[in-house]
Amino acid sequence: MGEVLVDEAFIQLEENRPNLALTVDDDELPVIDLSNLEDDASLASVAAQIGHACRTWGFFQVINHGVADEVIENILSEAGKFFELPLEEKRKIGKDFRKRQLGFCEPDRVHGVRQWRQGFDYLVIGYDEDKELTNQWPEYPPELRKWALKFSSETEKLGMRIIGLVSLSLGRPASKLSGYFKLNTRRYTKLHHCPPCPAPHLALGASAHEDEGALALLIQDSVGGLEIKRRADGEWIRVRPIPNAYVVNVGHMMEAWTNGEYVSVMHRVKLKPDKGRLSCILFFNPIHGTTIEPLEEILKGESPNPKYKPYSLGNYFAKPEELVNN
Ligand SMILES: O=C(O)CCC(=O)C(=O)O
Ligand SMILES: [Fe+2]
Repeated sequence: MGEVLVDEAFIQLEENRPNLALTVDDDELPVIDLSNLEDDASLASVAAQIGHACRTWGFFQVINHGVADEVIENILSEAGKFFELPLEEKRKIGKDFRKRQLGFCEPDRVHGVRQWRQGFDYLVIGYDEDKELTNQWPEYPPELRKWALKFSSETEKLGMRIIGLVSLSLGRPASKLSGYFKLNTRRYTKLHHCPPCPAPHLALGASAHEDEGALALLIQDSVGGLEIKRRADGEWIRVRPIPNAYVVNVGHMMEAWTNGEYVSVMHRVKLKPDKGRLSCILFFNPIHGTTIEPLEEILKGESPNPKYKPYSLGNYFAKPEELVNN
């Protein structure tokens, strides 16, 4: 028996463990510049880039996206201060679905394997707060709340712009898809911290998974670790950290809307022995209860047979017991 490096609950099945010796760079993963959307020609060009990225990669990065650097820098630094607190402090605001409270999350399980990460979950709550779930904020750092809410509201607005561009990329008006979304709803944001890991060859900060929603928008610090499974050859590709850029990815809902034209792609988070990593993720999902099915206009086009049955996430937050981590 070798030395026990991490609790066995964190150890991935052999076939899911990362090959640390192999890091393939993402030279072709699209980085899309949103600075010029003034005229129709620029809009069409950016929309085409987004369409290509969603079809080929299911992932892209955006730069010059309009969210102020200060917002990104502050949420990362406030999140960093929070995760550095002793565990007992963080547990004071532990997430507890039985009490309908969000907050600090212990390492969760995906398919039975614990993720080498801690989290902090909160909702973007606007005018329609209905007390089904409550945010909890720590006393320290005192500015976490301010920057977290600012980050989410700015990221939502960016999500709305990107969803409009996705709609244009499908040859539809921007409002076709953006009409399914609303700002200031009970939308989830997660802050994630993967501590340095003594066994990065055995554990992962996030097991390989696809996202269920429409789009996820995330920022990551300079440490890196996010990888996506390239469709072309199944190789794991590094998503290079670009300062203040957002990583955007297609989830199952978008895949269903486009009848599989835009793809939701596997991704995971690799760990480092000497460095912790931070990321902040907003799940940009439509209004609760929206029925998701291939868009009529898509079915009129080249792929007339629906590959996805209509479904709805329903009122996701109405049954918190169903969300309790296993
Ligand atoms: O932390 C990250 O960079 C990715 C996390 C993720 O993929 C998720 O929460 O769905
Ligand atoms: Fe994900």
